[in-house]
This record gives sequence, structure tokens and C-alpha cells, in this order.
Amino acid sequence: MAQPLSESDINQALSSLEGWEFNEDKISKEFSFNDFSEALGFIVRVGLEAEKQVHHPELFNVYNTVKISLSTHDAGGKVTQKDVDLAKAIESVS
Ligand SMILES: C[C@H](O)[C@H](O)[C@H]1CNC2=NC(N)=NC(=O)C2=N1
Repeated sequence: MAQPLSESDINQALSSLEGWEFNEDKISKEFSFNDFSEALGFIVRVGLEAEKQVHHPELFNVYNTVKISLSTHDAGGKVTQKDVDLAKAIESVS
């Protein structure tokens, strides 16, 4: 099972993930698009990556914005390498 990362490991990982923040045991980022249709397309691409990785994000959408928060339920809701890996995949489809 994935182990929680230390705060310094999380901050080091985030140094190469632009716009991602570590707060309240999650890593998160808000993405903005031109309209709802583009935001929805992004959500679908993120969902396909999540299914590939068998690791799933929290998604919050309001019209053209999508806020994504990542943590690992199986590790007591802490941030693990699985969250960092999904964040990298999300960057590649954003
Ligand atoms: C059985 C399955 O592998 C687990 O339930 C996975 C699915 N997706 C998951 N997603 C997240 N974010 N955390 C988990 O612990 C998790 N566990």
C-alpha cells in the first residue's frame, strides 16, 4: 500500500508541478477554460487517466473552472506518490 509522503517530499514534488498547492492533506490546483464545454472535456480526460492509474481525484466544477484535489483514501487521506503521479498525468492532459 502507498505510504504518506513527508511534507518536504511533497513540496519537492510540487516544485515541478506548476500551480499545485499542498493544503489540508491534499494537493490541489484550479484550472480555467474558455467555457463549460472545454472544462467538461478536461474532466473526461482526467477521468480516463484516473481509470488508467486506478486512482481517483476530487473534482469540483463551476462553469469554466475545475478544481482538482488529490489524496489517497487508502493511506488515511494523506498525500502519496499515487497523487503526485496522477497530478503529473493531469498536467499532460491539461
Ligand atoms: C480498490 C481500488 O484500488 C482503491 O479503492 C483505489 C481506487 N481509487 C482511489 N483513489 C484515491 N484517491 N485514493 C484511494 O485510496 C483509491 N483507492
